[in-house]
Amino acid sequence: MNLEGKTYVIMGVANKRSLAWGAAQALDKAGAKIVFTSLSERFSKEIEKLASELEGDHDIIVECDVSKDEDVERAFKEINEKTGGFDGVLHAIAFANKEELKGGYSETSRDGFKLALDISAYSLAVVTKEAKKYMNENGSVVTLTYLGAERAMPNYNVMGVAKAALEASVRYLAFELGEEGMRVNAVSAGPIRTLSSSAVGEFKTILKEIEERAPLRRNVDQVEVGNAVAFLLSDFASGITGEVLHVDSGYSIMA
Ligand SMILES: CCCCCCc1ccc(Oc2ccc(Oc3cccc(O)n3)cc2)c(O)c1
Repeated sequence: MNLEGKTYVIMGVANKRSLAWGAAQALDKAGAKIVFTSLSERFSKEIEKLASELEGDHDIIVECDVSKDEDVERAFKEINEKTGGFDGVLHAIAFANKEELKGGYSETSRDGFKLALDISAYSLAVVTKEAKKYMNENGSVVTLTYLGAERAMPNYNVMGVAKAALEASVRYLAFELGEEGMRVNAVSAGPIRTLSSSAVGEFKTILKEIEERAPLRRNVDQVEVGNAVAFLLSDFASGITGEVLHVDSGYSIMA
C-alpha cells in the first residue's frame, strides 16, 4: 500500500506498546507523513524519541487535551497551519478510573461514568468536528474499540459502556459525513499488553483464553492492528464507512 503524499494525524501514542504506535509504524512504512498529538510535554518527549526511529521525517507534535473543546479546536487549527491539510485521523484515546475497571459495574460512580464517556466516546465527535474543517477530500477517521462494547466482559465495566457509545458514534458520524465523502470506522482490537491494559482487572486471563480458543490460536499484536488502521485510513477502504473491523484472531465470531 503506497501512502506517499498522504498526511495522517495520530492521537494517542503513549509509548512503544501503544496500538497507535503500531499504526504509526504501518503508515510510516507505506510512506505517509504523520503528525502526532500528545496530552502533555511528558508524552511529547516519548513520541519524539519513538518518531526518530521511523523511516520518514515526522517532526510535528501538537499538544491536545480532548477534555477541553477549545484545546481540540486550537490543536487542529495548529495542525492545519503546519501541514496545509491532512487526509485522516486516528483517534486512539480512552480513559476510565482504574478502580472502576474491576469488580462490579453497578459500583460505577456518576463522575466515573461521565469521565469515561467524555474522554472515550464524546471526544470522537469533537475531534471529528474540528478535523473536518481542514481534512482533504475523501478524508477518513478511525478509532479503536474492544469486544467489551458488544458483550459483557469481566472487569471491563464502564469502559464497555463507553466503547458501545463510541461504536454508535462511529455510525452516526458516518451517516452524517458520508455525503461529504468523509468515512468514519473503528478497529476492534484483540487484547494487547499496553500501558492501558494494565488498568483492567485480570487482563492476563483473557490473553490466555484467546491463545487456547480463538480460531487463530494466538493473540494479535500492535502492527497487525496498525495495518488494519492504515487500510481503513487509506483509499483501499474507499467503500467502507460506519464499520467495526475486528482484528482479534477471530475470537469475536465464537459462542
Ligand atoms: C476482559 C477485558 C480485558 C481486555 C481489555 C482490552 C483492552 C485494553 C486496553 C483498553 O484501553 C484502555 C483501558 C483502560 C483505560 O483506562 C485507564 C488506562 C490507564 C490508567 C487508568 O487509570 N485508566 C484506558 C484505555 C481497552 O479499551 C481494552
